[in-house]
Parts: sequence; structure tokens; C-alpha cells
Amino acid sequence: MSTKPQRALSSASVVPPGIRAQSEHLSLVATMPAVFSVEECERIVAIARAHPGSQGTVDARADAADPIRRSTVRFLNPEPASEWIFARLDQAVTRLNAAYAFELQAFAEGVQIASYTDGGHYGWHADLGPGAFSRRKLSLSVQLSPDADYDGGDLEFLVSRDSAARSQGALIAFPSFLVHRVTPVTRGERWSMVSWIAGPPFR
Ligand SMILES: O=C(O)CCC(=O)C(=O)O
Ligand SMILES: [Fe+2]
Repeated sequence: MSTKPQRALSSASVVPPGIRAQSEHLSLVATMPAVFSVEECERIVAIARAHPGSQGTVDARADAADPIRRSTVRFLNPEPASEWIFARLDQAVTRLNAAYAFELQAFAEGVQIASYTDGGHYGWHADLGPGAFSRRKLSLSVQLSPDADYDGGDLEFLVSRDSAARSQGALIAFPSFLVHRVTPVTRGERWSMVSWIAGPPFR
């Protein structure tokens, strides 16, 4: 997993310590519909298809017989051709962070585009981890596929068990410490675009 490319957020996204969220409660899962249009989702999938994919792995927990994760992943790094994608996500983060009020600085890594087919899944996990992954604070998942293209493949959260929105172009945001999974795809193909917004580790 790449940890190199960081694209800074527009300064409006950065909420310094001491600034309080608009609500006294932490927003857990937030949904923004149609952050990307259908045409834009299709364009992103086409860009991803042109990249060589690799199997998504999860550190030492990966086990060939019973993988916690089975999907094909590609990373889009910040570069002129993908800047519009980062800019759109940045805009969404500015709005979302009015509720989260996390101290956020930059994209932790490139944007991850994953495809899940035929049993593809990602078991229960949190996106926070040791080392560089401790800087992940806000996770974003964009549904790139039309709902009708696949069965299963639901993004679920342990705290609520409600499935996330499946509408194409919707963005689902959650604190990176929240335990979540993608249930096995039983028909068709699901594409998602996941990014992590980083800042000083939670304290
Ligand atoms: O595909 C998704 O919507 C989420 C994937 C995920 O949880 C991850 O890549 O960490
Ligand atoms: Fe995740």
C-alpha cells in the first residue's frame, strides 16, 4: 500500500485544535449524494481500468485461504490528470468537516480505486493502523457503480449495521477508527473509490 503522495487540502478544510464541531455529537457515518455524476463515475472507472491492478492486501493478517480482503485495487496519485478528482473530494471534506471538526491536513495517500467481483469482499476492519496509518482520520468511500450492477457488496458499519447508500456517485464519510466491512459481491461488479484524509493522530 502506497503512503507517499499527499495532496494538501484547501486551507478551509483545516480546523485547528480548540475549534468545536457544529454539533456536540460526533457524526459517525455521513452521506453526500451525487458528489460525482454518473458520467464522472464512468470516467473514473475507465481511468482505473487503464491502470494495472493489484490484489488488495492487509498486512500480516492476509491469509490466502481466508483472506480478510479480496478485491483488485489501483491507486491514483495527485497529478494534473486526476486533480479534478482530488479537488472534488477536497470540497466535500470542507463541508463534512464542519461536523467532524477534525484537524485535517492532506490526503494520506493516493486515491484507492477497488473493484469487487464474485465473492470479492473486505471483512470487518478499521482504516487506522500503526505508523503512517495512524494519521488517517477521515475515510471517504465513493460508490462508482450503479446499484443495479451488483448484488451484495454492501458497505456496513459495526456500530449501526445499516448499509451505506448505494447510489452511484454518493460519498460516504466516516471517522477512520470506525469498524466497517464490504460484504461479498454475489453478482456483477462493484467499484468504489476510497481515500483517507490525514492529520495529526487522534488524541
Ligand atoms: O469499498 C469500499 O467502499 C470500502 C473499502 C474499504 O473499507 C477500504 O478500502 O478500507
Ligand atoms: Fe476500510
